[in-house]
Amino acid sequence: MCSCEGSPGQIWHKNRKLKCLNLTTLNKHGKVYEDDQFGCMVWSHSETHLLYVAEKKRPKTESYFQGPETGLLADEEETIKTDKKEETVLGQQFEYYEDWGEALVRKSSPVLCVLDIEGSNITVLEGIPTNISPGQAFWSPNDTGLVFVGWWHEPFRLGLKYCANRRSSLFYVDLASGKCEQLSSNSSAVCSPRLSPDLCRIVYLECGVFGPHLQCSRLCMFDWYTKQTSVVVDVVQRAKEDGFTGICSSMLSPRCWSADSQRVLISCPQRCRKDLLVVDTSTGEVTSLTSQSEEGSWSLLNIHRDLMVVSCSSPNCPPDLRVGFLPAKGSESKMSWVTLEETQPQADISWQTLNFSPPPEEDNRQYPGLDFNAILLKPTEVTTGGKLPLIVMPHGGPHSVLVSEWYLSTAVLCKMGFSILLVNYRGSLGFGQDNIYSLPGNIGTQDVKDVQFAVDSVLKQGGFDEQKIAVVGGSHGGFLACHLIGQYPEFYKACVTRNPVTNLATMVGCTDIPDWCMVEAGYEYNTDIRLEPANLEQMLNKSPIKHVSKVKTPVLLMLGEDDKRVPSKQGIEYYRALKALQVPVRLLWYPGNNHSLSKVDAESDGFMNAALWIIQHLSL
Ligand SMILES: CC(=O)N[C@@H](C)C(=O)N[C@@H](C)C(=O)N[C@@H](C)C(=O)O
Repeated sequence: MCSCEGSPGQIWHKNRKLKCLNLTTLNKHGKVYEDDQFGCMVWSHSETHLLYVAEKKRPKTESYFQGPETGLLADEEETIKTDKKEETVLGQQFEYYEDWGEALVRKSSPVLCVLDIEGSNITVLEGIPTNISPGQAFWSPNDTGLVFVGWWHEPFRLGLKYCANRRSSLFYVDLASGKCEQLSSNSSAVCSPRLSPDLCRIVYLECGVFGPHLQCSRLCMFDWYTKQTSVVVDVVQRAKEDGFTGICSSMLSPRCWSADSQRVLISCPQRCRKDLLVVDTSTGEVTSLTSQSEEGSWSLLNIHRDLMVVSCSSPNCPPDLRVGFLPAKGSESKMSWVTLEETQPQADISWQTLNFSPPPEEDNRQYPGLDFNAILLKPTEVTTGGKLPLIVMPHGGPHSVLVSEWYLSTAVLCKMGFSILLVNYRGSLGFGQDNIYSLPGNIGTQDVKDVQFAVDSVLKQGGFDEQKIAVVGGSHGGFLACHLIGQYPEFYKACVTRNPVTNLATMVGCTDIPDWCMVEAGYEYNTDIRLEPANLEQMLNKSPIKHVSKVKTPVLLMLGEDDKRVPSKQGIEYYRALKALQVPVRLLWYPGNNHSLSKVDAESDGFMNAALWIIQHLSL
């Protein structure tokens, strides 16, 4: 079954098309959701019904000054007549419908929809609390109802993309009675519920509400028959003796259970690797299938009857596809893979992981003894005695992580002769919860100093041209790039930044994540908070704009016109400041692009201009 905006949904049986339905013209709901935040498309166990998520139908509206009906246009006469004249509401054409922000624009009120294949009719589920937005739904055992994640959207919606800390819970709605029951905590954030093959248990990820937007999660399990919930794997504050640093994946693979419904597979960042972990749901024991492998990053694509399909890669080797059977419990070390699609490591790129402990004076008093790391890529062919130019790349988030996987842009830059330093400063995912908690309130200092400490440490290795160093970053990575050129003027000879956070005090009022500005500046957030001048002053003081007067480094800015996360005015504010200071600055403006700048035009043009900007200003 497939259905895209406006195009018909088709139902096939093997190689025969059974039905073609245009879900939208049936006029029961708005656009079908195809995202991985709310979206789903799931057959009932009986394979007679299809569950999906769509935008709630909005009332037909007319202006108070609507003239008499001027007759329908020819094509409107074809409109399917509803069984009663559709209610028309006057004066609501300009009603504001808040949405779920970046990458979820115009998605406001999702509804659960069930298509009866035989009858070709659609039921929009009633009975779901009106203050909840449902998504990630699936059929309960025996198809008696639907299980879903519900996000509270009162008093207002905030950005949901990359924000696993939004208050949400697991719910069950019974199809016969329409009764809706809450299955998990009332005061946490949940996602990725996954039903076991024996239809007895549901695992899901759970973490705290507000606070860091991505963090260490608990793996919880709900027993369908006893209605009991257990914590299978709890939050890990500091790395355990075996190195396990906790589960900090923002979602579980669509299929993640072993055939015997005893174990769950999770692809999870562990420091700067992404490993395939097997969790025994009866003991909570966590075993890695891949930690001894050369490849730095593994992703579970699917598992069925213990046959796993995975993708794995390294910074110098593009992704390849592999299959393998999950070994019996206790024999995970005997894991063997068959490669379906061989890819070749790039012989002209070498990579290594570097671990750093901050100097004593930079230790975090509240969370002492934390370390961090970086991934260094270097061209293998260097002219004798030649010194390499270096591009420093801190990640965004700030609570995300750069794992040892294939990144096309960094591989190409390396092939062009650049060494690349990908920095996972304190506050990154995959190092335990304390590492994450160490950063909020310390942005603009701890993270900036960690990046500079990593750069200084690498330069001490020798072989790098200290006069040819550039910094590149997006979003919070752009925040760090702008801080670095302000706090270490003259050190970086070029800066490239994509949708950078430049001033938290002016961002907080126009971003879809105002809570992020508060939390990362060191404050608690709640929805009825009123900002005081002191709050704004602290946000300003932690922002790169505070240091702009010291900047000498030429800056290339790339901004997405439709960015709801870090509005483009942030980049323009920094651009104007540099223009006034007569610092060389160039701004690339990408219409139709949002925070990710990932459309082909922005990504391709952005890469070329970034590379040329660096070549020009490193005088290569
Ligand atoms: C962890 C994380 O991504 N936090 C989100 C609230 C977020 O969108 N942060 C942005 C400021 C950011 O830096 N995003 C990164 C992931 C990016 O590159 O877009």
